[in-house]
Amino acid sequence: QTGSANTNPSDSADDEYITSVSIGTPAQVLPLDFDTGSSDLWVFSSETPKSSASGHVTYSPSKSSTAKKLSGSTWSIEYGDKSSSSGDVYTDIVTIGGFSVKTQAVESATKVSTQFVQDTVISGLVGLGFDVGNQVSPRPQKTWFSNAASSLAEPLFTADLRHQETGSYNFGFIDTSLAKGTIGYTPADGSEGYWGFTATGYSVGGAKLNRNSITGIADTGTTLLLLPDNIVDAYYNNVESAEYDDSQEGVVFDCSEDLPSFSFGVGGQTITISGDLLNLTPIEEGSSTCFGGLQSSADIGINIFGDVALKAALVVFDLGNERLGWAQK
Ligand SMILES: O=C(CCCl)NNC1=[NH+]CCN1
Repeated sequence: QTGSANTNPSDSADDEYITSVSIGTPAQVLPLDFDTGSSDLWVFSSETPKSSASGHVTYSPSKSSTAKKLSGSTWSIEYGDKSSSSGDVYTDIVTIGGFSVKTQAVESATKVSTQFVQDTVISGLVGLGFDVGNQVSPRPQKTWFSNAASSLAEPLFTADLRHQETGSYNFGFIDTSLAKGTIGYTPADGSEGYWGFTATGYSVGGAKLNRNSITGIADTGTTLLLLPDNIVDAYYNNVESAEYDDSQEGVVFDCSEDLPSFSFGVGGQTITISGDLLNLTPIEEGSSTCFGGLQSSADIGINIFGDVALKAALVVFDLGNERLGWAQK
């Protein structure tokens, strides 16, 4: 068996990617953010304060004949960007891309931070990280993918995120036609719950890759490419108008500048992120100052290959072989 779901950028900055997920009987369809950087499936629900849920599609377990309360279970999560949510837990049927998991833990939010309240285009997250990262207490729950894996043709999924166009999450198979290059594989470290890996080197513009390795995570739930300051500086030294903007909390530059590409080595392949993909968006509607897709990871303490990097590749999250595959797109 397999599953295949389309995913769409939420806005003109590709801030996040929205995928439709069907929960319960009859189906309640919610727009969710698939997040390989976390391991909880949580939703805005009938239990979310009305003031917080305003503008969001919500899940009502009381309207689902297959919903069951997971009594005594609660959850609470904080993300790398300091957003957070918490609540209680149901189990229900969750269908993604035509593949159904019958008894999936659906974490219902009784509290959500302002970032989520304001982000009305999504109704929650589908964690696609390793089960060890699940935040349900007293008994941690499995992710949708973990529950599905044993029934899928292959215990893997792929992410094909695209700039301003429809991409896909495929479960149980690899559509190699989505990639231009060969898929290079490298070991994945799931011990922290993330899809951790090590890039073997990097380069700015078309230069030859150096041998400075970068250890980080492949994270569909983070917008940016977050790397160490020395790499960020080496990149923006090639961008004449680049400067750090305190109010934006990041490097900005003239939108008219042609940005150099950024490449990294992984699994014997070279992934090149075009300069265009590294110009994320004007800092404000109509501004001629643009915000960089590459920013510092210093404040977060972990390097994150977020959507800006993932957009350049077809990425294979191979649980069965505990490895990550990367192919140029
Ligand atoms: O939390 C992280 C980073 C882990 Cl180091 N990624 N996932 C996510 N989901 C919502 C915001 N960010």
